[in-house]
Amino acid sequence: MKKYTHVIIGFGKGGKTLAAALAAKGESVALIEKSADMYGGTCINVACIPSKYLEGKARFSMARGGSFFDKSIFYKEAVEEKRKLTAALRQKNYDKLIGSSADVLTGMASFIDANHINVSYSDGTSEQIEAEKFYINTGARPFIPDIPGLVESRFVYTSESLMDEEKLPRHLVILGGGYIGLEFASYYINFGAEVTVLQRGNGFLPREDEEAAKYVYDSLVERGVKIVGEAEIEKVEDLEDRAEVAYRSPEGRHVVIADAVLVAAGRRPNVEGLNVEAAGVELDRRGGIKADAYLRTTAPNIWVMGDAAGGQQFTYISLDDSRIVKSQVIGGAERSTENRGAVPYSIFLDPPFSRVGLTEKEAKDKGYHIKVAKLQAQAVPKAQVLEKTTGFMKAVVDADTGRILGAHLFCAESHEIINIIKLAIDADLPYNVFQDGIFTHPTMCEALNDLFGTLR
Ligand SMILES: Cc1cc2nc3c(=O)[nH]c(=O)nc-3n(C[C@H](O)[C@H](O)[C@H](O)COP(=O)(O)OP(=O)(O)OC[C@H]3O[C@@H](n4cnc5c(N)ncnc54)[C@H](O)[C@@H]3O)c2cc1C
Ligand SMILES: NC(=O)c1ccc[n+]([C@@H]2O[C@H](COP(=O)([O-])OP(=O)(O)OC[C@H]3O[C@@H](n4cnc5c(N)ncnc54)[C@H](O)[C@@H]3O)[C@@H](O)[C@H]2O)c1
Repeated sequence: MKKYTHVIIGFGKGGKTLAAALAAKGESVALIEKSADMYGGTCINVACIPSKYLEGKARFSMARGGSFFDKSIFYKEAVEEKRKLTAALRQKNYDKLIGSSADVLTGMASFIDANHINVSYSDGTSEQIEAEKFYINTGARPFIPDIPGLVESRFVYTSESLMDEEKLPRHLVILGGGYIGLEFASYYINFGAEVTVLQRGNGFLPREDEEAAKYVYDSLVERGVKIVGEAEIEKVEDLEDRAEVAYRSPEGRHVVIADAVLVAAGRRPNVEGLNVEAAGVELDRRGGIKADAYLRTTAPNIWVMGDAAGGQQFTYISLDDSRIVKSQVIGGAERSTENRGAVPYSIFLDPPFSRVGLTEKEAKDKGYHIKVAKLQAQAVPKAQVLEKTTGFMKAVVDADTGRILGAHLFCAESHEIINIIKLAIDADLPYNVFQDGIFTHPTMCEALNDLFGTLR
């Protein structure tokens, strides 16, 4: 039986980073990945990188114009180029880990007990592996709601399969108005498809700042995306070359015809087949692996990182999780989910929406006495240069201390700017540092002078 000190299950961001760090320390480490098509994990193969590559291509397609036929050819080429990019990254990730002296085993891991796993290989063989410590980094998978006809339909896709479909759909119907739903709506409308988003429940981006969500909504609608709120999808039925999606909304019962239906109803921690119970690892009530602020599971020798932990699903959270675990097993500054600082995020629309910290309402509910700064994107010279004048910037400031409590940016380059505001929040800088700070020109960042300048 092979024996290691450390075994990492899953080639995600946290897993590969930790594996390389352990190997660099001369530790005996193996990483188990169930599929050779997933070396490097979800982000580089089927999520962030390919989707953001297509996002850029979609904007280019929009600017280029042409007939639907022209756009379809461009789309097919973009999908082919995207494949080359992900294949190159996959190889690079594999080579890097092998070069680090970690073993990579390509098989499906399943716990036997807290110190043993079984690894099943694609040729039908399997082996048992023993280790002192395990790290679960198995990611998440799409949640498919129980809607009649959804699983059976030939026209239903997940984000992964849609990004591999070479035929540009004339009409894309998206089930779910969260991150994936809205990002894909934005990409595919730019590629030239007609897009309908069917969103269950009341309210659009209900967790976001209300004013910011309204800007995002108006922009998507202005760009031609049809957004249906409070939609209950009843069934999906295949016609010869398209699908019929039946749903109910407050306006009544409707049927839409779709060339493709994207299911974007959330992603659930990937624990299926892992048999964590055998190792004494418990799940939380949402199906994620239960862990404390140090990412220790309920088994003392097993940690969890990334989407499998059931928290925020971002690549940089998985990376930060690896820092938390590393600080315990290798040493270094003590890190936990409680001292990682503010977590910013971006939804890559056109323009992108980015947020860090509290919304105006959250700040008020917490009892802060606040000041609110706002700036229209069209007032920013760089926005004029880029011809991206849609949107606005908003910041929520503690009026008593001058600390920045939150920022909500719906404008060009917001995915870059938000990281500077995160840094200021973590460093406890007062907002007037932005009022008078020097920024290069012309940039979207320099708008922070004017945004916070409105508070003078
Ligand atoms: C379309 C899309 C776009 C996204 N865009 C962004 C973005 O722009 N920015 C961002 O930060 N995040 C984005 N995300 C989220 C991000 O991709 C995830 O949060 C991140 O990839 C999770 O990484 P991870 O380390 O948890 O594991 P993953 O990268 O998911 O890796 C888990 C690995 O474990 C393997 N595995 C699973 N079970 C087993 C087993 N039993 N045995 C062996 N191997 C196993 C899987 O094959 C997989 O390779 C996006 C997600 C999607 C779907
Ligand atoms: N830019 C980024 O960082 C980025 C991009 C894409 C995805 N992600 C990550 O991937 C995760 C998954 O994304 P997602 O969009 O699938 O999940 P999500 O949780 O963001 O959104 C899912 C949406 O689907 C809706 N929904 C659920 N069931 C439905 C049904 N039956 N009918 C209609 N609507 C339904 C929910 O109300 C919700 O609004 C996100 O949580 C995010 O962390 C990140």
